[in-house]
Amino acid sequence: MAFLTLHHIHHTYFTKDSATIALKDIHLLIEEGEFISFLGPSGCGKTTLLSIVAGLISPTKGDVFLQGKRIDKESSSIGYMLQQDYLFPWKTIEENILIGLKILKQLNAQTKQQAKKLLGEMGLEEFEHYYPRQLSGGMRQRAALVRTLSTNPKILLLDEPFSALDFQTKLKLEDLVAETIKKYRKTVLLVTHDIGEAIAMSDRIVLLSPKPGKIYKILTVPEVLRILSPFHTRQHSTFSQLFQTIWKELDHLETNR
Ligand SMILES: Nc1ncnc2c1ncn2[C@@H]1O[C@H](COP(=O)(O)OP(=O)(O)OP(=O)(O)O)[C@@H](O)[C@H]1O
Repeated sequence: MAFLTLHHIHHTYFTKDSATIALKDIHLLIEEGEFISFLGPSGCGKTTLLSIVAGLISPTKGDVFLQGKRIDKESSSIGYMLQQDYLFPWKTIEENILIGLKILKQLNAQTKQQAKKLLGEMGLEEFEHYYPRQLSGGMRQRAALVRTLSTNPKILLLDEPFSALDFQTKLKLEDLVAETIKKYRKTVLLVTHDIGEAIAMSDRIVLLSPKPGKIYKILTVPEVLRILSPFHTRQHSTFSQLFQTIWKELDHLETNR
């Protein structure tokens, strides 16, 4: 049994006078600790798929199973992080990172200590009494990641979490996030438009074809890259070869849409 199963998922959005088929027969088995990226043209259903895994949308057909158990509503086993940090501006960083634990009624001395440890690992120890507006974009995303991780979810869903950051901050954050995810053995589903980021972070890359979103190809990132940090992966010759392969595939999908 796979850790996470996306079992023949279809999704259609119905409006008063139209129907948009967003996803068609997405079937994927994911192992614990795997890092999977989804790449594909705009509108191919990447966010819809993450929302289904998060239990925010019920698929028209198909199911998501986590360790054999069907997910049909929001679950504390799943943490969702978006492009925007969605920190509450009127709360301090400490208050923000403890919100998830409070909502889940899991806030106690031990969970608070763990959240603070994560804050330290993200280099934000000295900023716990600051407000989000006093932090840079990269620092806010790190705080948002601490908030997501502090409830100890089994799966992390990341929807373009670095896309609003400048390139240098993004590279630094990729390394930090990869290290943290490995340390805590999280299973990750990342949606991105950035081929380099997908290669640098993932074990497997799922290419989705557009309208309706279907699995077009699944590429396994070679071991020689997977053992490197994202930053060092980007310097390796195999990285550029894989980048070109994916670029051509996506170009083909765009021109044949
Ligand atoms: N709430 C909705 N109602 C109707 N159609 C929707 C809704 N949300 C998304 N869609 C449609 O479903 C399709 C998939 O959208 P989705 O946002 O999942 O794609 P995406 O791959 O994440 O796009 P992008 O890369 O641009 O963020 C698109 O055609 C979109 O217009």
